[in-house]
Amino acid sequence: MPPLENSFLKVPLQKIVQLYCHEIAPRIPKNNKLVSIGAAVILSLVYLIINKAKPPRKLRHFPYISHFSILKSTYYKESVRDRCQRVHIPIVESGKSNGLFLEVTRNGWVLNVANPEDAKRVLLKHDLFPKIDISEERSGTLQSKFTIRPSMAMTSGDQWKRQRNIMNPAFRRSMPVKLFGNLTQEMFRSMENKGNIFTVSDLMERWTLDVIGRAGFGFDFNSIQTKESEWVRRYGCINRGLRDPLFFLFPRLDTSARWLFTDRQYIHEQTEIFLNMLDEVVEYKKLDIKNGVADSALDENERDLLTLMLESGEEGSGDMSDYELKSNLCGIFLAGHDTTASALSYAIHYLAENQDIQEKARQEAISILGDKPCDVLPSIEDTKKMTYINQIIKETLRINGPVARTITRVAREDSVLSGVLAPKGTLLTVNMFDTHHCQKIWNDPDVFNPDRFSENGEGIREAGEGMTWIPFGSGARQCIAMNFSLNEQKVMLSMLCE
Ligand code: HEM
Repeated sequence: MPPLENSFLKVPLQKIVQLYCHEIAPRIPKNNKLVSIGAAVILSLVYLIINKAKPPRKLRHFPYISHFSILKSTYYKESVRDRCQRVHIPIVESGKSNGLFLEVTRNGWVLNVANPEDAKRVLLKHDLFPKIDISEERSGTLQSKFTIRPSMAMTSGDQWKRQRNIMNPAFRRSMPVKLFGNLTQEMFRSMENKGNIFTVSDLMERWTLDVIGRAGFGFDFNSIQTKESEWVRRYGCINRGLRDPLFFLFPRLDTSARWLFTDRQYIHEQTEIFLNMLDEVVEYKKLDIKNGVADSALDENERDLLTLMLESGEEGSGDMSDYELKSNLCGIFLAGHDTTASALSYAIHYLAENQDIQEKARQEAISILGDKPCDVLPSIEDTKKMTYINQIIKETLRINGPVARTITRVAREDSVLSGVLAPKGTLLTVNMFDTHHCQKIWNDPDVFNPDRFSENGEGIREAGEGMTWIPFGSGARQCIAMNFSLNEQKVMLSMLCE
C-alpha cells in the first residue's frame, strides 16, 4: 500500500537507474569520469536514504506515515495528541487502513492499532504480544535507573506475572479515600490567602505528588504546602531529566557522553539520592512489619502500598527482591503522578467550560456529601454513588486521556489483524487516543459529553465486540491502579464541586 503522505518517498531502484541513464548521464561532459562517478554516488545515497525512510519490505502492505511528517511534527513541537488529531485520525477514518498503520518511532517502525477488535486481540493476548525489552539498549541511562527493568510495568512473562501477583492484592486492599480527602482539605487551606488566581495543573501536580508519596510508601513530600521542599525539587529535577527529548532519542549521550553535560550529571546525582532514600524507606518498612508496628493506627484500606506489598509477599503471594521493590516504587511514581494530575486538570477545565455539567455534578456532590459549610470527606461508599461525576471522569479520559498509546509490544508469532498479516517480530502499539476519537465509533468525538457514559449511552458499547474505551489499557496488563485513580479523582472533584 502506498505511503499516506509524501509520495516522493515511493522511488523504486528502477526509477533511479532510469533517471541516471536518461536524464543525468547525457548531460555529463564526455570522459568526465569524476562527475559521472560523483553523480552516481549521490543518486545511490539518495536512493539509500529514501529506502531507509520506508518500512521494511515485510511490512509495506500496511499504510505508513513518512519520516517527513514526523520531522515536521518535531519541528513544530507538536504534542502527541495534536499529532494524532492532525495526522492519524484522517488515516484511521479513511477506510483504507482498517485502523492499522505504521509510524516510525525511536524503536523503529511500529504498527499502530486503532480499531477496537484488533486492540482487544493485542491487549488480551499478552503472551503473544509481550512488551518489548529495552533494558539493554537503555542500560545506564536515567530512564533505566528510574523506570525500566526490573519494574513490573516494563517486564513481561514470568517476571511480570510474579510481581503482578504480589502487587494485585496490595492494590485491591488499598483505597485511601480518607487520605485523598484530607489532602484535598489541605489544598483548599493552602489556597486561602493566596489570591483568586491559581494554575490548576500546578495545584493538581502538587496534590497528586503528595497523594502518591503518602499512599505509595508513607512519605510526605509536603508539596501542597511548599514547592521549595528539598524532595519536591529533587523529584522535579528527575522528572525534567526523564522528559528531556535529547537524551531520550540519543541514549548514548546519557551514558558514554554524559561527561559533556554537567546538568545531566547533576540530575543523575539527584536520582541516586532519591533511590537511596527509597532504599532506606524499604528498610524501615521491613523493620516496622517485623516489629508489628506498621501503620497499625490506620484502617486497612488507608495503609501504604509498600507495606501492603511487603505483607502480601509474606502472606505467600511470592517474593520480590529489594531492587524490584524499589524499581516498582519508582514505576508507581511515574505512572501514578502526572497521569492523574493531567486527568484532573482536564476534568476541571471541562467543568469550567460547561457550566450546566458543573452544576449537575455539584448537585450530585451535595446530594451525597450534604451542603454543610465545612468540607465533608467522602467515604468509599460515597464514591460508589457518584455516577454522574464518574461519567465526567470517563468522558475526560476518553477525550483527553493522559496516556495516548500503550508501551510498544512485539508479535511473537505471525499474526493476522483485520485480515492482514503482521509477521513475527512486528512492533505494535494500541493507540487509545485514535480509538477514542474515531467517528466510526463515537458521535461527534471532539465534543465533551458525559452522557455517553450514562446507562444507555454509546460508551457502554465497550462491553460489546471490541474495546472502544480503553484509557487504562485492558486485559491482564490493564493499569493496576485504575480503581485507585478513579476514586482519587472522584474525591477531589466531588469536594471541589460541593
Ligand atoms: C488517569 C490515571 C491513569 C491512567 C490513564 C493510566 C493508564 C495506564 C495504562 C494505559 C496502562 C497500560 C500500559 C500498557 O499496556 O502498555 C497502565 C499501566 C500501569 N499503571 Fe496506570 N494509569 C493511571 C494511573 C495510575 C496510577 C495512579 C498508578 C499507581 C499508583 C498507576 C500504575 C500503573 C502500573 C504499575 C502499570 C503497569 C501494569 C502492568 O504492566 O501490569 N497508574 N496505566
